[in-house]
Amino acid sequence: MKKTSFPKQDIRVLLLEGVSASAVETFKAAGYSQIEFHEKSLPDAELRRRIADAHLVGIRSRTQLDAATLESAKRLIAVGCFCIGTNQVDLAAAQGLGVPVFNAPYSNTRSVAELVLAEAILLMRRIPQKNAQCHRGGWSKSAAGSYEVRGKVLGIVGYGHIGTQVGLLAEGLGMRVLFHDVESKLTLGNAQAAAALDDLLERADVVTLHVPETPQTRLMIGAAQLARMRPGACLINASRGTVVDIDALAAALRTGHIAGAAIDVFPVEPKGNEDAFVSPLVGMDNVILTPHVGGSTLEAQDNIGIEVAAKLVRYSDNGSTLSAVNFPEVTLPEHPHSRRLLHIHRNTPGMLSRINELFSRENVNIDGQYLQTSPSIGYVVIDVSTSEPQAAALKEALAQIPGTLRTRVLY
Ligand SMILES: NC(=O)c1ccc[n+]([C@@H]2O[C@H](COP(=O)([O-])OP(=O)(O)OC[C@H]3O[C@@H](n4cnc5c(N)ncnc54)[C@H](O)[C@@H]3O)[C@@H](O)[C@H]2O)c1
Ligand SMILES: O=C(O)CC[C@@H](O)C(=O)O
Repeated sequence: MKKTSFPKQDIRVLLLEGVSASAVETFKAAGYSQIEFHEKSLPDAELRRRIADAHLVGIRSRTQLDAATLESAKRLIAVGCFCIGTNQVDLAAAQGLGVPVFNAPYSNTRSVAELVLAEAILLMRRIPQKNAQCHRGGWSKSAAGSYEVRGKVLGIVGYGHIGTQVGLLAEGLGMRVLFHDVESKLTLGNAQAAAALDDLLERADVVTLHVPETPQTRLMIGAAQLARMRPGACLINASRGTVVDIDALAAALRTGHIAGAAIDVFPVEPKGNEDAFVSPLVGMDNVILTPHVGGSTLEAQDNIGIEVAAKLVRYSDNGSTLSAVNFPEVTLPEHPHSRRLLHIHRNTPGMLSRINELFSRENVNIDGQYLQTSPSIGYVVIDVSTSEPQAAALKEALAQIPGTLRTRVLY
């Protein structure tokens, strides 16, 4: 194996929450051998213990990486969220520590869209309650309250990667698509932008939520919004559990104002498959409950495993931060003939000139330099033709520049 600045066999990869085996294979194929794999998320104390020595950490939606946990990870180079959502990570804290966070923004979107479409059909046909009745030995062969989705209005809240796919699939079934988003969006197919969230709620037969978890989306569907929905309308939530006031939804389902719901995400979710699931929606015949599996298909998980592991490997081996969610993005070429120095710093005036003064003082020629900044941090990558000892000395000298968050040397 090629000699590297930091021996690959010493790089510790911690993978939690049963990420796909494809992730492990991707790390192994890239020469990483210290891979610790856990099927579940870990209790807080154990997480802090295990993350303390980890260089690369992979999680899904369950593991909370708050500021204190990130600070306890003294060797951490990067975090991979093997999913779309990154709300479980304190992204600002990670940035302040010079740790980029990566995710898989597309790989499971089709899986969510397919499930949502299936649920829209089942809810409009009142299948959940008929299914429950049959399981209890009941038989209620009736068309009352059952509708085709053709010609009905699907209201999509959050018209991003998932929302747009749901819209296109729904139009294939003859549904009319309305959407609401805080950003102005290119409409696909015959979809129409609603004037406002309330407008969408008042017009849709089925409302489906595809927003991220943010302070603005927290409880965005509460009692008032549910009351605005059409009598007999249905709600689907496969976004995040905090977006819906679950008690208000249970109340609206009990009165029958909301005819049915399909809920995949919950304000509090079990830590693992052995823990009990508790929700005010349990036992309601008109509700489809699923255990946060919107993106859990073998195809999606396999692709996510490869995608996120490859991003972590690329950053670790080469320094590229393309598609990091909290970091200036730099795409870097290979550097077979030069040493690569990485410098992550607070974005303050004069930083680049201080860095360049150092190379000029040491009489080191710069082969290539790449810089990207965000409002709070900067990321400079410098390729130099120099010896291993001089590269190590330059790394140490870079670390002394005030405002430096982290330095690495790669070869
Ligand atoms: N159930 C699952 O297994 C599962 C799987 C994948 C993703 N998700 C969740 O779905 C969310 C959406 O995924 P995506 O890939 O479509 O994300 P995306 O970022 O492509 O789209 C989100 C859209 O929501 C919009 N938005 C943000 N705040 C809004 C607000 N307050 N009101 C209206 N619109 C708002 C954004 O402008 C964007 O267009 C993810 O953040 C994740 O939490 C769940
Ligand atoms: O796999 C998971 O835990 C989360 C799936 C989904 O919510 C996502 O954000 O991609």
